Amino acid sequence: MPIQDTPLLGCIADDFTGATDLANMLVREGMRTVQTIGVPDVAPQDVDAIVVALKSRTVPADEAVAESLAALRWLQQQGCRQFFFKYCSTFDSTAKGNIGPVTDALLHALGSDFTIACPVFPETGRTLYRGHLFIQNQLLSESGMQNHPLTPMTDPNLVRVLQQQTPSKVGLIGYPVVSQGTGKIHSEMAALRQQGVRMAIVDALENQDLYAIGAACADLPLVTGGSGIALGLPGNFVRSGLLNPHNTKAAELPAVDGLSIVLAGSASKATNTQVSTWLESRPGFCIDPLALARGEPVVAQALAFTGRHLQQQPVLIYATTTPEQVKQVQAELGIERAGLLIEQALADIAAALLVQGVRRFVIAGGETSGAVVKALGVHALRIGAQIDPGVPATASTGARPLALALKSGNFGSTDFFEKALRHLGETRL
Ligand SMILES: Nc1ncnc2c1ncn2[C@@H]1O[C@H](COP(=O)(O)OP(=O)(O)OP(=O)(O)O)[C@@H](O)[C@H]1O
Ligand SMILES: O=C(O)[C@@H](O)C(=O)CO
Repeated sequence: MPIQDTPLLGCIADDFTGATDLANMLVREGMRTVQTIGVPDVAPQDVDAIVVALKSRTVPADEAVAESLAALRWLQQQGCRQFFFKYCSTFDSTAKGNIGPVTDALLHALGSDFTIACPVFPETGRTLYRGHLFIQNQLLSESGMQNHPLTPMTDPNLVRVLQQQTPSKVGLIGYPVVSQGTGKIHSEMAALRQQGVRMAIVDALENQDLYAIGAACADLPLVTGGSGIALGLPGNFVRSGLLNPHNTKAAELPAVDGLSIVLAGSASKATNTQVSTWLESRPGFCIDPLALARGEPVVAQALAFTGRHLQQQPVLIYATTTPEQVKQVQAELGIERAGLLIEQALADIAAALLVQGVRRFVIAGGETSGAVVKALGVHALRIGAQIDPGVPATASTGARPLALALKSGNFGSTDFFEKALRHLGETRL
């Protein structure tokens, strides 16, 4: 079989945990995948897919567009044939929203006039019906996401949400079409295109729908969505003889020795439960954003705390708290300042702990992961086995790798932190 020596799929992810989630999915479907932190200096070798992780979900739209276009240009230079824009399975957007502007800019740069938008991820309970996004049994706007610190989602109708972010016409490929399979989805795409629709939200309930939609996207230069829709894309390359269907499913990761830490900057429902579960039996230090704002030495206090425990067992450092407390802090400090203060503190703590011999990091939250991974000087990640749906074990590339698990706020079982540390090779639990 003639196998390509340049990457096939070039992906741009709007946050770091989302990037790992996508890379995990591609590895599971047989694509050798590397995740880079921003546009790297050195191109990864021997890969089928590259995921460029940006931190562009909550920045102003023009910055998100510029960073995404730079990533696209670099991926084009690497020889990628199809491009994927990954955003959150809960369609996280600020009030102004970056999904529309980035999609428009990527379509324009690729000379294309149509793409789909499908955040569905059934394994984590995200389904879409008649344009409405459900999280498990609840509408998006009643799922807890209405309280997100940075991207509160108060409208479950994604046609409406996306239409507010773009001058392009947004349409819907509903479940009655999707359930009829690839051929019907393909002809509906053509019909919508004729009507001037540039972006179509696509309903889906199960993985089999995602495979059917993925197959219908074989000829689209750009596909957008959550990690779920990426399930159906590797098959197109296998069918066209470009991808070896027998690739190893997950990369072997190097063994990493050293101390372990858990850093949580996510305030999601799932992370709140995971933090409470950890604190029932293990040490944790709470970051108080108001103390940070007053200029108190919170980072030094956190490091003094870890210094007392880390040689015996892993420690959790967290800013995670209830939606009510987050709102109070934001009212006092402003949303952006509160987020940045915490992200910077967790990044400073991570950098100091690295010097002290910490080599395994479990990090909760996409924005938080972005800040921490940058502070650790990581340039690219190899993707290993899945810990929980959407979260693989990873290792940084380079001579002295770090073991990392980047957890999206809403993902992971209640005992995720311990489970992830074990996956990264921690034996003292
Ligand atoms: N106690 C708090 N008060 C105010 N802001 C907080 C608090 N705790 C966390 N935050 C901020 O909320 C934001 C959470 O975003 P982050 O992306 O890290 O988590 P998430 O949205 O749950 O995860 P994901 O993006 O992977 O779904 C961060 O900017 C963080 O600093
Ligand atoms: O799609 C998801 O839910 C995650 O990968 C994510 O992007 C969370 O930030």
